[in-house]
Amino acid sequence: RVHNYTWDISYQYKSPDCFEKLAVTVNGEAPGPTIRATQGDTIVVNVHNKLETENTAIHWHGIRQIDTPWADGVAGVTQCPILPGETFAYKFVVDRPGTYLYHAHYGMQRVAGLNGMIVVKVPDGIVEPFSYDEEHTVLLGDWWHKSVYEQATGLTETPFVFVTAPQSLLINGRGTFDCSLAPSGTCNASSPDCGLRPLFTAVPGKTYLLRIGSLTSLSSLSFEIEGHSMTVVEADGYYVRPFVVKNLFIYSGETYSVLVKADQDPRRNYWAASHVVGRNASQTPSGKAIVSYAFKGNNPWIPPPTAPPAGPAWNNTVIRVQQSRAIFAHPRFVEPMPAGADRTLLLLNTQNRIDGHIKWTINGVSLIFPATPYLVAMKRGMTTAYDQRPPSDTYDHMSYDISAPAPTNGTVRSPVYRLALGSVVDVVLQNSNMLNNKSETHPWHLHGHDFWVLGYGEGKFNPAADAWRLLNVRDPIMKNTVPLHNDGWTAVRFRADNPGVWLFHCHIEAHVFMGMGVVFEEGIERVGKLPPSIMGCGQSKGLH
Ligand SMILES: O=C1O[C@H]([C@@H](O)CO)C(O)=C1O
Repeated sequence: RVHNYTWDISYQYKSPDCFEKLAVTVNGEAPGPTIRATQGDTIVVNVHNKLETENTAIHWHGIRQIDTPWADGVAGVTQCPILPGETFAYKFVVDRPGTYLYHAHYGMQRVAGLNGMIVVKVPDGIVEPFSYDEEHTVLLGDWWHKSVYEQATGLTETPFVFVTAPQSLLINGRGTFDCSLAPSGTCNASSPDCGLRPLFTAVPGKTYLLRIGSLTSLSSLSFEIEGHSMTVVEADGYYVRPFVVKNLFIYSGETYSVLVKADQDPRRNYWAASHVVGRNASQTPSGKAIVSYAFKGNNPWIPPPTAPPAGPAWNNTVIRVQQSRAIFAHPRFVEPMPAGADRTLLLLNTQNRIDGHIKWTINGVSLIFPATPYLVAMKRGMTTAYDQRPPSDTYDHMSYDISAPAPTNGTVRSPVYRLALGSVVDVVLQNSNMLNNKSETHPWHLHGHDFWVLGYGEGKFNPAADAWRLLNVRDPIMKNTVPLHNDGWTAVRFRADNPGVWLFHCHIEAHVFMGMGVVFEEGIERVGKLPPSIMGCGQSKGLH
């Protein structure tokens, strides 16, 4: 089946947390509509850029884009930006069931609101390893009152101004900001866009599947439903060995499906809440919604009689790492993993000061997207369109002190890791202290592939020592986004089997904007004829 969508992308005044500001919308909505399809279906989205003064590009997060690498939607990597007034057609197959996301991938535009969910069902007759009565989507976000322009300018100007804590957390696009804190005339507590609303209606005794996704721009979150436990059954489109949590820790770019049973006192409602974790949570009020019980005499819109849950301590890393380590493949759905790797990349994440600017570097390189998209440049052999010097596979891992900020030796470049088609690649992401001597969580997202999550460790990864033996090679979960926890490392393995050029990056919008990503290429010669619609910028002007 082919699903056709026509999307007008435009700025509109919105008040998602009662404070009015411009948001990038899809057909007037932020978040945009949920794309619903069945495994194997084709999605066609005709995107009209009606932003008037701003380019756009849309990434289909978690969709591998097999045979359609030009539809990945990353401006500077897989296409030229879509100019105002232009229309671009994305066409791709959703080849795996599961919960996925979409969002802007141009500059820091995601901060302004262009995001939504993709739900891919299993075909009829295929039985999932769990059952439920009804399903609902829960899209989590964070929201600032400053515009994306002010945020981006702060990151590039001197002195550097970080985006700092969001003003609110959104659940399905709605938040609750205290209007008395906003300048008069900017905040309307009775705006229909904002405020508390039922997340879903629970019929006593029924089981609900919540497809939860996070597209925060900065925040790591804890999500919970007061009084109810959640059984995690899916992560990034893969079935997990079910495990029960009170709080689900979820990082930007991840999705989880959880089962919730309506087994509590039905004469009242309960809180659904999200909380910032990993960064100081005190400046950001919790995201809140109502889980309403359908019961005679119970008003579904009445806030619960209890105080909203406080959430876990934001600085408790141990419980977050524990939850990451509790995620395994479902025993009947273990994806066989190659026993070893052909190549190992040890990628050191550091904050550097380069030419007076604060940047993120990976093995000393801060990524800047070239004017000509890598995909076009590499397919057409344009050797001056990107940096031909490959970045390093490793760093001085024996002597490097991860608790000290990096020396100032980074460079801003546009290079690429060229991977042999079909080869198996291990990547160990190593965290280190920022210039302010603190380390923080980075969710890393890989385009075009899913990876096996081999494990998480504390401190410095030592490839010479036991670290490899401690990794899970028996039943690792596959994912497309994984947290690199503060003061630690994360190891993943993937097969470079998807011809194209693919971004691998921190999913914090400010961080990728500051250079925190790398580019992988494999099998460029096997990529089919590029659609002319992705060209027209940089050295691809006039090409077809
Ligand atoms: O990239 C970042 O910059 C700031 C800080 O390190 C410098 O102000 C911060 O908290 C980040 O995550």
